[in-house]
Parts: sequence; C-alpha cells; structure tokens
Amino acid sequence: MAAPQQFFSYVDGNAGSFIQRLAKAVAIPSVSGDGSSRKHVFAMAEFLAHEMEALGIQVNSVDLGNHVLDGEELPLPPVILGSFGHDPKKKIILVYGHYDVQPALVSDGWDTDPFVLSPDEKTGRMYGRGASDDKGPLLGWLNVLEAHIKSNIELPVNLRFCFEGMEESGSEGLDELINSRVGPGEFFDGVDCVCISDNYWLNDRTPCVTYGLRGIAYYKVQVSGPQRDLHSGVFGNTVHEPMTDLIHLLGQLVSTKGEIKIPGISSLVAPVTADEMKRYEVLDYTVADIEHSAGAQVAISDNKTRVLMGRMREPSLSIHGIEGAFSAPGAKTVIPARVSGKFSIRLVPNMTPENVDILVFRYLQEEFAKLGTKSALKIENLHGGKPWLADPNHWNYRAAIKATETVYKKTPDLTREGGSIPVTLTFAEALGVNVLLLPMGRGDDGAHSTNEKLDRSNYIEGTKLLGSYLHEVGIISKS
Ligand SMILES: C[C@H](N)C(=O)N[C@@H](Cc1c[nH]cn1)C(=O)O
Ligand SMILES: [Zn+2]
Ligand SMILES: [Zn+2]
Repeated sequence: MAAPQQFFSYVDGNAGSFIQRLAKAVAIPSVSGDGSSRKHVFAMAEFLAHEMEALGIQVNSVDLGNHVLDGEELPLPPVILGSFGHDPKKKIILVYGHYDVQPALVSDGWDTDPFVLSPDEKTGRMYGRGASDDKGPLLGWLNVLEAHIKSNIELPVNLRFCFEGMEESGSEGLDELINSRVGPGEFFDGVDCVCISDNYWLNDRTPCVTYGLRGIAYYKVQVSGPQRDLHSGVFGNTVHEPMTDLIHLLGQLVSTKGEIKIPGISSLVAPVTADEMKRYEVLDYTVADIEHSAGAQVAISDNKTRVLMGRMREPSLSIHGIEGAFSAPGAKTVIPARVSGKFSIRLVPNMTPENVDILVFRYLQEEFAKLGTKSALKIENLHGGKPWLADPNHWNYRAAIKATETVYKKTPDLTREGGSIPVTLTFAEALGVNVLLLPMGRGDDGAHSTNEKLDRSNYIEGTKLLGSYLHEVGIISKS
C-alpha cells in the first residue's frame, strides 16, 4: 500500500514545526573542518540525539576517539546510531545523513547570517548553511517518524539511523566503526538496504534518484623557504619566493578547460559504453541548467552530454585555496615564508585514492624539480574516498521511483552525482546490500557555496518522498 493520506496531511499540517526544527539545527554552526567550531559539532550531536530520543528511537552516540586537525589534537564528533522497530516480519532500512556542515562566513558574500534560517516568503527559499547539505534531508527522516507516531500510522519497516559529524572532513573513523559492527547481533546486522538523502536534483524542476558518486583524493602541497615572512622591497628578486613556486606548480595541474595535466590519470578512467551514452541523452537537462545553478554563463562546453559526463563520469581537479597567503583587504607588501596549496581530484571508476596518489606525488616532485628553486616541498594527502556505482534496477530503486511518482507526479531522472559521500561504498561492501541516493534538494541549492538554501516545497514534499519510499520498500516482500 502506498503511504496513507493521513501521513501526507500530517506533513502538510505541521510544515511550520518541521521548519522550526530545521531552524534550530541551522542555528548550530557545526563546521567539522575548523577546530574552533568543534564544540558546536558536539552540540549538534546532542540536539539530534535529544530529538531522536523524544521520538522513541533507541540512541547510541558512539565515541570515535581523537584525531589531529591542522596540528591540533581534537575529539572526533560521535556517530549517532539509532534503532526504531524490531519486527522480524519487516525489512530493516538503514538511513544515513551527516550533521556537520561546510564553513560559512558573512564576509564570504552571504546576504543573510548563514547560521540563521532565513525564509524568503515570496520565493519559498529558506537560506542557511546546511539547509540542503545535509540538515534538511537528515531531519526529513525524523519528520517522517514523527508524522507516523502522531497520526498512529504503523511504520512499514524497521529503521536504523547512522548520522555522522565528519562527512565534510573525510569521515574519519566511520569506516572502522561500521566494519566493527556488521557481525551477528551487531547494530548493522540484518540491514536489507540503505537510503541516503545527501545530494541534489540536476535542475530545479525534476526529481532524481542517484546510483553513482565520484570519489575524492584531497591534497595539501606546502612550499616553504625563508625562516619568516619578508619585506618584498628588501628581499624581492634576491630570494626564491614560495608563493611564486607554488603558483607555478599549481598551474601545472589542470588546463583552463578542465583537462587534468597529470600523466596517467586519463588511462585509469573506465571506457564509456553505448548504454551509458543513452542514459545521458534522456536526462532532463540543458547547459542553461548548470549556468543557472552557477549563477553565470560559465559552462565549459555548449554540449549537454559533455557537461553531464564532466560531472558524472569523468574526473575533475579543482584548486581550492592557498593557506598562508596574504588575503586580507589592503596592499601588504609581504613575501609569505610558507604557503600551502589545497586541491582535490574527484575520482571515477576505476580510479582509487591509492593509484591516484602515486601519480600525483611523482608528478608534483618532477614539476617542482624543474623550477630550479631552493624552496622546500611537502605533499600530503588529507583524505580520500573511492567512487561508487550501484545497480539501479534493484527493488530499492524501483521503490524510490514509485515514491517519487506518487509525490511529484513525475518520473525521476536517473543520475550519477559529481560529489562524494565516502561511506556509501563502505555500506555497499561491508553490508553487501544495495545503496540508494534519494535527494531532497535542487541543483541550484548552492551547497558548499554562499547563500545555500532549501526550498520550502522541497523540504515538505521531500519529507513526503522519504515517507512514501519507506512504504514502497515496506510492501516488497521480505526474502
Ligand atoms: C555530496 C555530499 N553532500 C557532499 O557535499 N560531500 C562532500 C564530501 C567531502 C569530501 N571531502 C570534503 N567533503 C563533497 O563532495 O565535497
Ligand atoms: Zn557537503
Ligand atoms: Zn552532504
């Protein structure tokens, strides 16, 4: 049976309180990538555990120990494991989400305070860091449970929750935790399938279900020289300058057309098949969609398929920033003594962080040697994760497609996502079950960007979608 009407009515009737729940979550600046925010990541974990317990979920916040971030030893945020339902006649569905967010400062260019959920009544957009990635989708699962409990509707499945607080910073400790709890009687034992809501539609009109993710290999390249920062008038043209060396090195990584210059990378990429080409052609997508999401006419190609393939099935290399460089307003005449370039490569089948590391380290060392500088080079891999592909013909996908048709009256696009969620492959391999990505947000949500938003309708209809999906998987008989 599809999700009952009372479920939809409860969600519509309680949209205001669901938005309040999201506002409370957005107000906690749970940025995992900067040490000074760590206490807020813990506060977010407590908030979530409290919300879950209030719904009758059995919660276990698992301590993952410590790690080192930028030279500082810090406690890792807990993984929140939750159980609701132990009926042997029902399937066990594992849902995953992350409660940490990317950094956000008003000075980055936000029009509102990033940690205050700011709805625009005219457009229905709700602005705030994490609204779409991933606090809105994560809370969507709790909204679903609340709607069932308060409307006295039996949940058609047993639910297991796995919420982490380090996804935006390499998911440290999570794989080990999962692998240690897959045995008989352990938390992940008996899971029938996994659903993750943590990516985005291709555009702002057509929902999608997603069967692939790119992996990632993230690097820090440090160039150092003088013992301290120097006066450029006194030392310019007399010493090797680390910033100049680093800029030359970073300039050798990728062309302005997006082609990766590191030898050997392209031969790791799996060849395209004819079937795969057909999948791009049928997607509801135009080059204007990516330009709308980017907010400017900046697409690398005018060809829809080329753009889609660039996001879904080819690697990319992006340069993210330079630590230690002068970046404040004004015109300081400094020669920075030590600078670190940060870049990452998105990985596709058959690339792995390990086989890419070998190529990257060798290439950077060779190119650095060509500079003939007396500066020193240090290369680090900060984190990595493999790409993932699932079978979209599985019943888990059929349930998601049916639920989307019920809620949105549209057949969803079948997509691969350009971003990375490293735990997806861990779940697939460690539990041996199908994993599905069922996004809530739109392609123009601005995840990781300034003015991130989630449309009110995506939050509310998205909550209905997650609930409908549970009803669809619930009616598929348990084998
Ligand atoms: C797709 C997901 N919502 C996401 O944003 N993932 C991040 C994961 C990550 C990896 N390193 C840092 N963050 C992403 O794809 O960037
Ligand atoms: Zn993210
Ligand atoms: Zn995310």
